This record gives sequence, structure tokens and C-alpha cells, in this order.
Amino acid sequence: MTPLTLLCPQCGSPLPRQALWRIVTCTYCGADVTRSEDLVRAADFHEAYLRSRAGDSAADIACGGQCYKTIAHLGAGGSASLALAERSGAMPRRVVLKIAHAGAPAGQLAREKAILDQLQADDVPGAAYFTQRLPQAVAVGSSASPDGQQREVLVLRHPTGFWGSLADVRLAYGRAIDARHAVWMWRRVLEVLAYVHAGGWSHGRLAPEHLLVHPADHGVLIIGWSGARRSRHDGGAQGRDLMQLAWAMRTMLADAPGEPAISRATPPPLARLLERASLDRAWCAALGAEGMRQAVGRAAKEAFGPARFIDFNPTPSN
Ligand SMILES: Nc1ncnc2c1ncn2[C@@H]1O[C@H](COP(=O)(O)OP(=O)(O)OP(=O)(O)O)[C@@H](O)[C@H]1O
Repeated sequence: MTPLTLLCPQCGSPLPRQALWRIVTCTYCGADVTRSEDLVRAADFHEAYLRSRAGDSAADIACGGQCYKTIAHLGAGGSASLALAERSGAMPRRVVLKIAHAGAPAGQLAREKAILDQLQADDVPGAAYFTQRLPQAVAVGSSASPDGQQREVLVLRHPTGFWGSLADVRLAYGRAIDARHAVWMWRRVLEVLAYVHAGGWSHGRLAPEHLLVHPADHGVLIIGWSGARRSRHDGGAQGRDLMQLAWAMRTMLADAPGEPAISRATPPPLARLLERASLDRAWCAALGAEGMRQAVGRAAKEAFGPARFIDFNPTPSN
């Protein structure tokens, strides 16, 4: 070991060994000396920490050691309300809070988080791409809600650019949407389904309420994963996903809400595919999500010619 003498850089006097790992005060000139170049004094750190938590008093939900201020209501389902929120602190971040309704089954949101975490942890081909196209959970816990009751809360990453669900789109239209838009919506969901089905998962509740739309990118995000199941050899459950998705698309193409009779404006090749996909589960299972995606592409080409991008407005003015 090489002997080492530590000297005060200000007066050259010897310093105690502790100067190697902490601040010491030179007994000759009184200078505070440290070897560390990125040292932060405890008092400065404490002050900065208090500054960073200044927004906590305005926050209304606490979960996973963080405080969140709700900004806007996003929607509500059978078991929870959804809100856009911002994490308070030095590094604010937009999140989506899913807050269980009073009386909702205990642990449902914890289950949803466990499923989302497993989907994110899957290490199968395509994971790097598709995990970005699935919801990402941040934390789960319970928090006092404005009515003073403890509610289960799930914190999710905020997926930017998503307007609302396909159920909201259908409501805003008040009539069938243009079938060309139904084509990209259908194909976007099938792309993700092909990936999750390959990992053995099935969603189980593919309704328009569980499909969020990104109008600018023609994207669709599948939400509502609390009922998802994993079973390596359950082609039946995956066939049911494809059937449910076909019914969701029929809802988008129905002239009257709640009556998924396919609109006459839907070109025959697509209408035929929709009809069969929504009635024949064994055929859906045999085709698989990727086969269905290709079938939708072929039917769309037959109906509309080569694919091209058409702007989508979720709230048409007429
Ligand atoms: N990230 C989001 N952005 C915009 N709206 C959202 C978002 N997440 C959910 N919503 C809206 O909230 C509604 C309810 O969400 P969700 O389906 O997750 O709740 P739920 O039905 O109560 O729960 P679960 O399906 O697990 O029983 C959705 O149909 C959608 O309209």
C-alpha cells in the first residue's frame, strides 16, 4: 500500500484520514475540505427536497410513495374511474389514475397491475416493439378519495395522443364510421393480438370500451387487461378474442348504436369477412390473429384498392 498524506489545499497542513470520505475542517486554517467533486451538503439537500415536495399539499391522491394531482376526468367503466393526473415533485410526469369505484372487488387493480407487469416482462420476439404498444403500470395502492373513503388506485403511464375509446367514437359519430377507418382500427388491434397470443395470453374482453384510439397516428391501444388469462394451449380463448374484436368492429360499422347489423355502406368483401369472423369461432382460432390481419388487408384491397392514409376525425362535424 502506498502511504498517503492528506494536506489542506488552502494552508498545506496535514488533514485527518477521514478527509478521504467526508468533509473535515482544517484545524489550522478552518477551511472545510472534501475530496468529492459532487458532494451536496445535507442542509442544501434537505432544502431542495422540501422545495421538490412543495406541490404535495395540492395533490389529491397518494400512491406508491408519490403524490398526484388530478387534472381531468377521462372516463369511467364498470369498476373504476379514470383520470389524467400529474405527479408532484421535482420531476413532474403525466399519468393516468384508475380509481376503483366504491364496492368494487378488492384487489382487482392489483391483479390488473400484475398482468400488465407480466406482459411487459415477456421476453419473446417482438417484445421491444410491442411492449410499447401495451399499457404500462407504474404503481398500485390505496388512497383516500375526495369522499374520504379508501379506494384502490392503479397508476398507469399516460399514453400520449389517445383521444378516447372506440365506444366514445361511435357515440360521437351517431352513425357508422367510414369502413376505411374500421380497416386500420381492426388491423392495429390484430397486430398487437398476434403478439400477445403468441405469448399464450388472451384478453377476454375486447369491446369498443377497451380500445383507445390515436387519431393522428391511426393507432389503437388495448386496455382493460384485468380479465386476461395465460394458457399456452388455449386456442379457444384466442379465437374468442378474434370474435369479440369482430363484434367490436361491427359496432363501429352499424347504422344504429347497439344493433351491430353491418351498415349497407360497408363494401361486400369486408362485410363478408366481418360476418364470418363474428360467427365462426373455430375458423377464427384456425386463422389466428396474423391470418385475420392478412385477411382484412386482402378484403380492404379488394374493396378500396391499395392502402392510403386518410385523416381520421373522432368528432365529425356533420
Ligand atoms: N388512457 C386513457 N385515456 C382516455 N380514456 C381512457 C383511458 N383509459 C381509460 N379510459 C376511458 O375510461 C373507460 C373505462 O376504463 P377501463 O375499461 O379501464 O375501466 P373499467 O371498465 O372500470 O375497468 P375494467 O375494464 O378493468 O373492469 C374506458 O372505456 C375509456 O373510455
